[in-house]
Amino acid sequence: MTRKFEGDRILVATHNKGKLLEIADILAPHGVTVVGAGEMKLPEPEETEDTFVGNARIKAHAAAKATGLPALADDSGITIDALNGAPGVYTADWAETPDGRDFMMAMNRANDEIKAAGPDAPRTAQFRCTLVLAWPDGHDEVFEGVMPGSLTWPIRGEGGFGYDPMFIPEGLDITCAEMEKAEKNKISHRGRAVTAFVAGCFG
Ligand SMILES: O=P(O)(O)OP(=O)(O)OP(=O)(O)OC[C@H]1O[C@@H](n2cnc3c(O)ncnc32)[C@H](O)[C@@H]1O
Ligand SMILES: [Mg+2]
Repeated sequence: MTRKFEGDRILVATHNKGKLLEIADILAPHGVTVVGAGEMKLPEPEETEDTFVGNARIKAHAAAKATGLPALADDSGITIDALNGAPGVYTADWAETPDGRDFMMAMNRANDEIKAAGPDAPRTAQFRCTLVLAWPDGHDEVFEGVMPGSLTWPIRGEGGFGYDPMFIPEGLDITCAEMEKAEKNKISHRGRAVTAFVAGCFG
């Protein structure tokens, strides 16, 4: 196996525990463990770009620069067809409150806006994940994954994180919050992006 990394640990520049756990689970069979931005006491950079790849680059390069290590960042979100792709890069912002993130509020907003788009508005949506691997010398590599599906209401399930309780992957009849973790990772946007990263860096 060709390995681009020294050792078997990868710095993942995220403060989202749900993402970190999923990435750790997907990489574990490849003999790779992860260390998160929190454990490395890295600050959370402001995500000022209007694309997933732009924001993933900000997070990955900030971590690589701060540590001198290659860093992998994940920028992800949900694009809703009836809302012309919103919330997209603003998916986390829809959950923001003065007391932290409230995903019940964010999911309610998504459901309300689809309803307001009209009785025939489609409920189709996509989860999207862009991974950027940034190197301390300033170059980077990009890996992407998409999971198509639809948004159901009321929400169902206790697992996962974020918008998982309202998202039903295409071809299934359960939400991502009702799936086993391994089952979600096999088909998810993040699972697909991490698999592309593994093929590019550990294949
Ligand atoms: O920026 P970092 O520190 O990585 O963590 P974050 O949670 O802020 O992550 P993003 O900026 O990429 O925002 C992504 C949003 O999309 C949501 N999201 C991404 N992947 C998801 C998934 O697999 N299931 C449910 N929600 C997801 C997530 O909850 C966030 O609200
Ligand atoms: Mg973020």
